[in-house]
Amino acid sequence: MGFLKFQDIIYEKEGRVAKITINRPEKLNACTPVTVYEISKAFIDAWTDRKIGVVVFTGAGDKAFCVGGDQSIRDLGGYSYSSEELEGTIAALPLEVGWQIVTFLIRHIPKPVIARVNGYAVGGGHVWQVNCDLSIASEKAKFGQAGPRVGSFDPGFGTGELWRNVGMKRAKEIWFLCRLYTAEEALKMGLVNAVVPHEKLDEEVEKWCSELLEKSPTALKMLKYAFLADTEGLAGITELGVGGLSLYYGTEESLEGRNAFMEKRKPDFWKFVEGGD
Ligand SMILES: CC(C)(COP(=O)(O)OP(=O)(O)OC[C@H]1O[C@@H](n2cnc3c(N)ncnc32)[C@H](O)[C@@H]1OP(=O)(O)O)[C@@H](O)C(=O)NCCC(=O)NCCSC(=O)CCC(=O)c1ccccc1C(=O)O
Repeated sequence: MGFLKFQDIIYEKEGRVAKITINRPEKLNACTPVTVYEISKAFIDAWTDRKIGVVVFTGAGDKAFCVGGDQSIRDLGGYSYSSEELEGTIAALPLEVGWQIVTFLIRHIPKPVIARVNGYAVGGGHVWQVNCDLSIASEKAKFGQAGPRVGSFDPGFGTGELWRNVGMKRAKEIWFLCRLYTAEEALKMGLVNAVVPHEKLDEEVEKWCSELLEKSPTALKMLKYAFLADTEGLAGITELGVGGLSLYYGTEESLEGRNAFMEKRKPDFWKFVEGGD
């Protein structure tokens, strides 16, 4: 990974697992536009690396997964950050826009994403853990939204997936009251898949990764997209359809169209349809 240099995250690949770690523990892994940009780059790398089958998303240290946008760089214009070097990248977008791009990547990357929730998952950090496919939490983890308490809100990905996980009344309670919930409460509500003693977190995440990696990657991809089609309208149906298109590109029938065009002849698709000749 020589060409990917990061300041706010750690990006590692071991075997078929890519691990993205937000590395701002002194800020409880709160994110700036640069952090968001780097996370998106790592997700795109994990998406395009055919050897990778699972992505683990987590935070550095043992206090926080992520506590959302970095409030210390927020003023009247939103979250400010300027850097000539990063002009024209996601880092130059308003944080709340870049945030949605990361959420989109978590939801659309055609491989399971596991949230390794090692501590606070609050605000935008909680939205990310909710949108991961699976969540494994330390018993020390705490969960909650903070928007209405600190003058923000995360609509759409931040509300839709939450109510589907915990039900509408509970989702409104989480957003409107901004309470913090324990890992056990989160498990009971359906916010996470498993809660383990803090020192067993890595072992448990590895176990889930191994189980996932024993399964057919194409089946997992198409299932992820089927869930997406159910929840994300046209964008979800597009992913499901494009997943099918990728499979179709791998057939002689599809290649016949390209070959006929290049050879300036009529295509004969039917000779590639089983039993169709
Ligand atoms: C998470 C807490 C409940 C933890 O409480 P506690 O254990 O008592 O620790 P603290 O002493 O409070 O915190 C330790 C240390 O970390 C700093 N810190 C904590 N959170 C942040 C933060 N978000 N940004 C910057 N720094 C943070 C804290 O100041 C301390 O530092 P010291 O130097 O020691 O003082 C509690 O910390 C807490 O409630 N934190 C605030 C959480 C929060 O408000 N998060 C932001 C929510 S809004 C958001 O995430 C939106 C994201 C976003 O950008 C977005 C996305 C989509 C649509 C819209 C938007 C948008 O408009 O913003």
